[in-house]
Amino acid sequence: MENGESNRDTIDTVQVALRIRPLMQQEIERGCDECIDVVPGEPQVQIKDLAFTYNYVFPQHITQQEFYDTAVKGLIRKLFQGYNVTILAYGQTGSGKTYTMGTNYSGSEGDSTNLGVIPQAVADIFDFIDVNENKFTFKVTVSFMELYQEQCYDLLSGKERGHSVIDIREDINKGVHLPGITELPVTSTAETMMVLEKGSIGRVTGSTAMNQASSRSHAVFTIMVAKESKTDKNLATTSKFHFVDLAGSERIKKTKASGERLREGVKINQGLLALGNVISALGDGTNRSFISYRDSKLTRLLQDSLGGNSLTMMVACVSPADYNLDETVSTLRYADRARRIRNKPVINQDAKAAEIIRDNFDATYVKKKKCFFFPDEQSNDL
Ligand SMILES: Nc1ncnc2c1ncn2[C@@H]1O[C@H](COP(=O)(O)OP(=O)(O)OP(=O)(O)O)[C@@H](O)[C@H]1O
Repeated sequence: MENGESNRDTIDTVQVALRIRPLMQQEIERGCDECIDVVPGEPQVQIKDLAFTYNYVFPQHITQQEFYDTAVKGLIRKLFQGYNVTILAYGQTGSGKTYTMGTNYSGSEGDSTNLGVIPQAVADIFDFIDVNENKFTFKVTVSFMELYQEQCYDLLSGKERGHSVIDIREDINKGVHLPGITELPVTSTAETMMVLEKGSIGRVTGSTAMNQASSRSHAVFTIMVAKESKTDKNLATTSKFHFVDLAGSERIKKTKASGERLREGVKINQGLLALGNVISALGDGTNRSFISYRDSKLTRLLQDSLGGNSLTMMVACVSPADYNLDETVSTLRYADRARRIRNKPVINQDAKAAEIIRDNFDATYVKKKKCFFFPDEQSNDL
């Protein structure tokens, strides 16, 4: 796999990992050739006469484990330092988003060597807690929502679908939030994965000509970690890890969608178009107050992750088949723009701790010549 610069140099930019999946049986039967080349030793790809460079490029043969270890594992420490973290999978329908994220996890698959990002991250989070439990008290809760046809649903509410609709709100203190969403406390990897599995069952999928089990909604699985020092109650952070599995962009002609599938496809494309416009504007450095986050629920939901205070990794998923060349180029362009977005990641100190920090803020700021909320990246401290 071809890796780019370290996280230290790019903490304020949205990082982009490109993942190319292998040719699928359907594509081989169709007589497709591969149309994308990885430049050896560089996080760069070439397609037609175009070249694109990202933070990471993962060719076809890369395993789930290698992908996770390289692009995601390091973010777990950031979560425990108090940063909000987002991983966002984007790409054409059938390009490998759900596979990469592991959103449709099913324990019954029993294949522990092929786990997606979520199951691996959850295991790392609880390993981290085990190692640090003597110094800190941890509280972990999870929520799981889907955005389907411009409506948000709480996948863990236990209520009938019609009664699980929730709203998106924003305010200065809480940022983007979903009042009333179910937040379940969890204490182990197994328990968390059970919650993910249960929630996934309620998610809308449907069969199209491009993907037998196509996600027809955008899904966000969130793990919230509250951490408090056992020796100093004022040292406390609360942070969130959002795992976002977007529905795939699709050409209606190719998916052969009609009826309900068609209506879904149109809504999916509208949300993604709004997201594309926001990414473009942010990537071009447009004044933040002119960014049209309000154009769709998807962009409102992702406001903190794109152009906000989160550490964000966008995973652009593509098919290597020449049959999908246009869609692949469009994903590569999208990802190229995303890489230019600058966020302002902050550590989410709890109120009391923040007060103390504020009292010492001026002195600390002057001494360190940088903002207090950007700790020394070399430090291993939590
Ligand atoms: N890296 C990979 N290695 C092996 N198989 C893969 C890989 N990526 C995806 N696949 C397979 O390709 C198919 C489509 O993948 P997946 O369902 O993840 O696509 P998707 O982008 O989530 O699609 P949609 O947007 O329609 O939900 C699945 O059968 C999946 O198992």
